Amino acid sequence: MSRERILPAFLCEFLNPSMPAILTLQNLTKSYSGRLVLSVPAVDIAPGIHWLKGQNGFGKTTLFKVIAGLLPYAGTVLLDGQFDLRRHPVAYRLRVNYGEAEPVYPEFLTGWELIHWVATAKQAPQHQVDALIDRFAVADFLKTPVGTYSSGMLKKVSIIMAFLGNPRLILLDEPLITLDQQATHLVAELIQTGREQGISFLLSSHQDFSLSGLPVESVWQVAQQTLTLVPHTV
Ligand SMILES: Nc1ncnc2c1ncn2[C@@H]1O[C@H](COP(=O)(O)OP(=O)(O)OP(=O)(O)O)[C@@H](O)[C@H]1O
Repeated sequence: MSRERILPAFLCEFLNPSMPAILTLQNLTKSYSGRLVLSVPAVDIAPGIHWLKGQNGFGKTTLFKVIAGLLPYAGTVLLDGQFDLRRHPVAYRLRVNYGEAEPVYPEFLTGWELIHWVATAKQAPQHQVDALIDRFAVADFLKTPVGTYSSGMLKKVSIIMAFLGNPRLILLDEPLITLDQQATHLVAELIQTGREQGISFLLSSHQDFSLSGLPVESVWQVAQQTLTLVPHTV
């Protein structure tokens, strides 16, 4: 029996140092109208749960959007040592999901339409969609247009969409803001379970993630237009 069959994925990764970084950034730069916002010479992020910190306006959301494949950039973004965002755009995007901090969607679409559209793009099976809708108990309001949703309702829809399909990496920008306590616990549970199944997470938060109880493996900081690993004692 293979090691993967008897050990959780995250333990296999830990025991196998030859396993590639989940995410590699090389000579990555991002500018807006000629103004440099990010310049990351070379970074390898190991599989795991990682906390991304940074002061307002330092570039966390920009970095997430670049890694999610939503913004043009210069340089290399590589998933699992094999899926290059530029050279394998579909394979890469099937494996990297993104939940925005304050999601904005076309107001006339229903939550149901949005979720099913993302589920189709991410090749998510119906039972996965149903299970997430059920866990967040959102079925009732999904039939109405998102323009009528509260910020917490919108956030739940965006978190559901971020877990659809078979991602290797999920980027969650401020995943805990605007959610009620029950939903906050559920998100932490989904992250923990996802990690045990081999999904890695990059979580941005201005709150201290060490208080969430999640096994955060490293802390990264966006500052001075770059990304660095910072000392961390969780
Ligand atoms: N579409 C855009 N056009 C021009 N400049 C932008 C754009 N989006 C972001 N910026 C600028 O890029 C910089 C980084 O912004 P970003 O939203 O990535 O920061 P952040 O770290 O996520 O901030 P916060 O913690 O407030 O969410 C800021 O100076 C911002 O003004």
